[in-house]
Amino acid sequence: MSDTLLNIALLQMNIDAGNPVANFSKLEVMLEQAAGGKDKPDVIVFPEMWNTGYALEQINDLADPNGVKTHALLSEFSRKHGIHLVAGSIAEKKETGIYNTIYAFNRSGEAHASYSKIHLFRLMNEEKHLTAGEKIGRLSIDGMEAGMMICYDIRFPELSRRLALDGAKMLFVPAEWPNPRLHHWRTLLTARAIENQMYVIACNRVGTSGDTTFFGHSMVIDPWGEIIAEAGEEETVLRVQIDLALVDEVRSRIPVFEDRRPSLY
Ligand SMILES: NC(=O)CCC(=O)C(=O)O
Repeated sequence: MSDTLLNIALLQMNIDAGNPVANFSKLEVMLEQAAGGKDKPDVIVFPEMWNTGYALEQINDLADPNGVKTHALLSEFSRKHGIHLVAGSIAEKKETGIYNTIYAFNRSGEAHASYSKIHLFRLMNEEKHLTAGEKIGRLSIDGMEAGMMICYDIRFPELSRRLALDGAKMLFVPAEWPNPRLHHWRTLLTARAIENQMYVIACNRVGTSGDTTFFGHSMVIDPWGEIIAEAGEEETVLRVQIDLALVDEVRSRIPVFEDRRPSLY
């Protein structure tokens, strides 16, 4: 297999808000399902806050202290199967607050990168219960540079542009993005892919939480802006192969990064 190809699996899962025990069990089942089959993934991606959902009123009791439980499961899984994990995000309790954090595990089981959501989403009261991260999220997957953003972050084009300027060729986006904003979800993700000429790999949840329904539609968009894989509204493992060589090809066809005039704007 060419060294620019990556098989990606996205776990579009239903999340039981406020029930980490059920969510850990569900995740384990879906991980085994994703790792099996003939197209073994190089990278598995999960949705946002998959351990607790948006049970924010109880988040102080539910968040994983220092991510210890999450690390125990995912470090062992990634090492055993030799698969990278962009482990969605979890609610994580630290001394300084509760964060919405992605941990990325490499094929040896090391948590080699992390990112805590920097834009908290007021419409879902995140800012009342969570602490915002202060750093942007970069990682490297088998020598290929990538960026991490979480859900609401896709409304801030400066962030993905910064990651692209720093070398990212793919962007991972765990999310809990609800109805009625499917149009925003698809348009913003596609825009981030086209303007930065990068792959966008976005994993949303399905199911309901109180009055809120989550539509799924996890998707992978290529650097030309084509949606090359898209899930429906059911729980599923979405699989796709991407070729990072396409990023360089698109960037040389329309040399946006050479033509930009940052001194003027
Ligand atoms: N979990 C989130 O950040 C949701 C963001 C969202 O729904 C939006 O419209 O933005």
